Amino acid sequence: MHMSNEMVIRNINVDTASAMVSDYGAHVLTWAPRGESAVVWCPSVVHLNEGKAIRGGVPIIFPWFNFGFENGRVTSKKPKHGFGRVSFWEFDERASNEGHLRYMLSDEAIDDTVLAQFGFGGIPRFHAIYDIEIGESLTMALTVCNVGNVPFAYEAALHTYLHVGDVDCAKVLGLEGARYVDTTLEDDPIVVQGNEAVAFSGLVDRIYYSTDTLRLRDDALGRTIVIAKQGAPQTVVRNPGERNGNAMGDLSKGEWRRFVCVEAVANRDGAITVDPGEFHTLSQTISVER
Ligand SMILES: O=P(O)(O)OC[C@H]1O[C@H](O)[C@H](O)[C@@H](O)[C@@H]1O
Repeated sequence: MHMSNEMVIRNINVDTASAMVSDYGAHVLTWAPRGESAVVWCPSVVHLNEGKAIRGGVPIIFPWFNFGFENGRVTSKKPKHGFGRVSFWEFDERASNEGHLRYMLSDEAIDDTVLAQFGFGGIPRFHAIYDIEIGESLTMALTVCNVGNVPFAYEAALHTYLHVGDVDCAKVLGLEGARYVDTTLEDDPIVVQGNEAVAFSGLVDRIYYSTDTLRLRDDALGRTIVIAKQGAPQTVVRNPGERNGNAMGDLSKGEWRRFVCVEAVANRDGAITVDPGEFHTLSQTISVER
């Protein structure tokens, strides 16, 4: 087992794909199947600072989403999006090979004051395993085991930044008729998607109740990214739009146009409860269709 507080970046090259993965956050930075430009997007400059989230790639959101949600309302847990993306995960050398990386994180690495923010009283004891399968498709799977003796609930997401040529020419198919929470509107109303694809003209930040496989059609790059998932009752679709995008730290001007986030999510009323001795896996698989 390799434990370290160093900023280690793993450069992966297999016959069918290339990728870069950071041990800090167990964070996939990029992934490209052979012959394609990057599908998992990261900015032109990647900032690595302990205690800060890495922008782009696939941040692991765990064990709460944004500032958390309890009893029907948003809470104020810290750090934002949980400690998963700002922790050094252990790289499991023995369980990994050329195209398969395994990382682990357990409650022992986290302060009890931080841990006390999730669970139903008492400190949750957990063991998280993150598997990354790099090839013609990319699969990321977050398994959380309850190794304590009280149940706990958690929120999680694989906050995937997908590369598009230009967000104006991108749309997400497969959510027609789905209900969603529009977090950009006052009081987060529930809205129903019409029969049209999701397009991006300004800030979009929505939690869709959908377990379906989605397609991100990109007319600028002439390709379709297929996003499938398991163990995640919701999908967040997001682009910050021009004003918020240009104000985002760690992004250069105009870079907000180059990605759409399609996230496999379990949050709010979709949070996961794990009983002692049980586990849950949330996973996402990405591939390209021409
Ligand atoms: O800027 P971050 O802390 O990475 O959060 C980025 C975003 O994550 C998710 O997509 C949420 O739905 C957004 O509300 C949030 O702004």
